[in-house]
Amino acid sequence: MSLRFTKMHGLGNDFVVIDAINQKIDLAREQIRQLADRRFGIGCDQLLLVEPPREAGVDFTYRIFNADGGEVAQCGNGARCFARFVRDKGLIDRDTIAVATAAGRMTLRIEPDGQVTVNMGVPHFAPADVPFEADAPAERYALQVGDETLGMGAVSLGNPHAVLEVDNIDTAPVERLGPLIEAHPRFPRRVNAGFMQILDAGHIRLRVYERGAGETLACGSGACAAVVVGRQQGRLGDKVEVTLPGGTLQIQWQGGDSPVLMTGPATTVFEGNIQVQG
Ligand SMILES: N[C@@H](CCC[C@H](N)C(=O)O)C(=O)O
Repeated sequence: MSLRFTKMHGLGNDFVVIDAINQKIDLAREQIRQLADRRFGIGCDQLLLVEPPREAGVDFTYRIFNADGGEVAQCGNGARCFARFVRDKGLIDRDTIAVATAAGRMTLRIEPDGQVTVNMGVPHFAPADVPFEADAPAERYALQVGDETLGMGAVSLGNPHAVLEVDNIDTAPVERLGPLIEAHPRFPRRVNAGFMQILDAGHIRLRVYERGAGETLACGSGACAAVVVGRQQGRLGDKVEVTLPGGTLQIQWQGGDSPVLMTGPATTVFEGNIQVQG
């Protein structure tokens, strides 16, 4: 099968984006892994499918697959690329776009300067919503990893996040702890692990070890998760600049049941056709 694709990125978190409206697509898990492979395929952290709307009131269905082939419900950087893709390909002629995801509806807005603002919805802190095994909701949990006890916050932005505060992300043990937290038994659907360094109430630095993809250069939902956990703990304000290894995102959250807004760039790198095996 020959597949037309576009390679995009949001601050270095990279995507293979596929128009599944004008192409008939039915990819098996192994084929997604192959496309995501950086040596044997195109290479990406996530593969994104642009599908026709499955419900009334939205323009498209937005589906997301991690590099390990597993389908997930949320990807913030991918949402910005999705918006630019459908607009640049002429699949829509509006700058405000409504999409349905496995986590619910999202609104994407292309700003006059070309950046994209994504309404990431309301964060969910109840342990069952993350999901995370805990007796009661708390701002901080103690997570036992081997013989270490880690302090962390847990939240769902449509996907599960653990957020740990560290003194310095440059020296944080992301490669060692990331996989252990991702697969920790108290997170039954695994988790994305964020390592947050607070510079001041309006600026943090962040590295994220992503579920199903490993450490990425940026994670949009991870940036939102870090800000809402930090704000919930009284450490951050309503508007926070999040500096990730791949660049900076602007995150806004006014607390409570207000939605989280994320603004940042989306970039097209190249396009091509690939022969998919199997
Ligand atoms: N890179 C993403 C998150 C992608 C999904 C995540 N790895 C998961 O498994 O939940 C982002 O920008 O949000």
